[in-house]
Amino acid sequence: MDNVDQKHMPHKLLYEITDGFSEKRLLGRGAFGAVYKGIHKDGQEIAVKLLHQSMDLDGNAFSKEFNNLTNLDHPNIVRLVGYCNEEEKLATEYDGRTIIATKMRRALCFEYLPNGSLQKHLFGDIVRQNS
Ligand SMILES: Nc1ncnc2c1ncn2[C@@H]1O[C@H](COP(=O)(O)OP(=O)(O)OP(=O)(O)O)[C@@H](O)[C@H]1O
Repeated sequence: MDNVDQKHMPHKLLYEITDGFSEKRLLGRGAFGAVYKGIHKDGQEIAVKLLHQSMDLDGNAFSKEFNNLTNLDHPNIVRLVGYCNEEEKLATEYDGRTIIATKMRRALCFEYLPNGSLQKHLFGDIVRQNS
């Protein structure tokens, strides 16, 4: 599979195109995080899966997972178009002291599938026949 389309998408960009991960852009929630509709300046739509902060996944595990997804190529599997894997150091209060915490900014970006095509993607063109 040609991976030329998959690219790093900065958290700042994802924040902008999802209207700050707003509720009105929320497409749904899954086990790994919430999925938002992102709209690029040129009108292109994508689905941004913002991974849970608490996910016990180090940078290497994330890259491995990303590579696994990248190598999938099947008509019934939604295409991965980008990812975000950033760390932000923040000063925060903990137990009465100021500590430096690392906030993970991780997301997977998929082609956006409107409801109808999501159904079709998952189940194909099944025509139910009454006998
Ligand atoms: N590519 C997409 N285009 C449009 N909507 C999507 C897309 N991917 C996910 N969604 C929406 O977001 C919801 C959550 O998706 P997500 O993949 O996170 O969880 P899931 O399908 O319930 O599986 P799991 O919890 O195992 O990850 C879906 O039910 C769907 O409504």
